[in-house]
Amino acid sequence: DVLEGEIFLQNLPSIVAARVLDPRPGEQILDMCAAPGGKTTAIAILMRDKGEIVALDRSHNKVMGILKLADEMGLSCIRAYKLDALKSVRKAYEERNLGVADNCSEAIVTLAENSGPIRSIIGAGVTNAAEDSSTAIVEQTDAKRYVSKADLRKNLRRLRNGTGRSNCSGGRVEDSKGFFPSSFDRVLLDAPCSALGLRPRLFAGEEDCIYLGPAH
Ligand SMILES: C[S@@+](CC[C@H](N)C(=O)[O-])C[C@H]1O[C@@H](n2cnc3c(N)ncnc32)[C@H](O)[C@@H]1O
Repeated sequence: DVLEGEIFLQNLPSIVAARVLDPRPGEQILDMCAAPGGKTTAIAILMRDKGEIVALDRSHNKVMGILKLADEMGLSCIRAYKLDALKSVRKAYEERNLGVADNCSEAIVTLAENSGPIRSIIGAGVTNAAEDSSTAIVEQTDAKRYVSKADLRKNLRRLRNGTGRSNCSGGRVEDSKGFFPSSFDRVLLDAPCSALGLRPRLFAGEEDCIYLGPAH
């Protein structure tokens, strides 16, 4: 898609949608169904790569694709997460002291990046970590943060068994747990429709010309 890092073919709808959204440099933008990233990157260009675009998709590989595309295009304001858009709004009863950047499951990142003993951020259920046979050291660094027991078990498994499916295509994507209301200046929802959609064709093929041509 990217020609020598200089030219990127974009669909007209991506450009128009980004223009209509009218993002400003420095803003926080949420792109809820973002892959393959046509509109995300169009938005990033309009923002002159300043601010933050959170790009969501429910498919791990597609999130990888968004990150790769952003990298190829030299856009650093795009952060892509795996999340079902239907779960993108956090429940009101969850904690409210996290910024946008903290809305993602940091414990997984911490563990994946940490080659030493497990260090996890947890507020409750500390004793459950000890039940696991591995040499877990659980730090209670911030009592207000909470990692569920399920997440903790998953992280322990990952450490024992390797990173598994989420790293199968050579990269790690971060999951997100959703975002609190009013976290973003603008939101784009490019919801999937029938899955039968086609790239708008700017040039008709020969067959179409014959079909559309004057009746003989
Ligand atoms: C029409 S495409 C988006 C095109 C994209 N906005 C662009 O301009 O390149 C729809 C995308 O939504 C994703 N998707 C479908 N259901 C989703 C959901 N519940 N949550 C997040 N992403 C979803 C699909 O994986 C697909 O990549």
